[in-house]
Amino acid sequence: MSLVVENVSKEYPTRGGTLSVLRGASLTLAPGEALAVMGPSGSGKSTLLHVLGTLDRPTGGAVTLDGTDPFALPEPALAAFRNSRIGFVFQDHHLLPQCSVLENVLVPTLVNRTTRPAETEAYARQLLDRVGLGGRLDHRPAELSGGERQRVAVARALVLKPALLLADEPTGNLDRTNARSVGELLLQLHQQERNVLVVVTHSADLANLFPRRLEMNDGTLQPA
Ligand SMILES: Nc1ncnc2c1ncn2[C@@H]1O[C@H](COP(=O)(O)OP(=O)(O)OP(=O)(O)O)[C@@H](O)[C@H]1O
Repeated sequence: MSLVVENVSKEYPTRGGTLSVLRGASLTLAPGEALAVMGPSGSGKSTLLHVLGTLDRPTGGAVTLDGTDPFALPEPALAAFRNSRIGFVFQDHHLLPQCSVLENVLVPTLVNRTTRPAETEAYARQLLDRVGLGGRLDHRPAELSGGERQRVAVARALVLKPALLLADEPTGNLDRTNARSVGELLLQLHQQERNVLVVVTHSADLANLFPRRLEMNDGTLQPA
């Protein structure tokens, strides 16, 4: 997927007026690129990621994913586009505690009904192998370590083979060793799957693993 963000602004209404979070952010990503966006807390990193993920509409400017404006789609088509083309990893893994590791990875397929459930399940098992959890398919999230839970969340984000993978502080809850290994895993899977990967983080350790880095600065994106 190619991704073009042109002069995007995002304002939130506040009691006293408006809060301008994005103020003309621009960015171009070619298919197969990986990017880390850095910046301090409150600088608008998550807001940017929500706009890229079509979860939040920009107030101004344009977002183009594979040549089309997703926000021009009617809501059901936008939701279908998001579910089939975009994967998300958040700081908190958001795994379902009552479901097994394998069932958690298959959750996105409940919404986006696959025509080949057996193949999808085989792919989910393969992904869990690749994240090092092939032997833990029947375990519940509570039986896993923090790093292992985040690996499950990464496999879940990839199960529908998204063209765009977005990760918001994916290592924020992990110790340094686990953070590095989850960061390396994201990049390794990105290279194997040839998706576009955008990570937002305030961790220089994570950002430094990436070939391209930008900094959120006063609502715009600058070279880091
Ligand atoms: N829905 C909302 N309504 C009002 N203000 C919001 C909303 N979402 C975010 N903000 C504000 O926008 C600013 C940017 O928030 P955002 O979460 O994008 O920053 P961030 O760089 O991701 O921060 P952190 O690293 O702490 O997660 C903050 O001041 C936040 O309070």
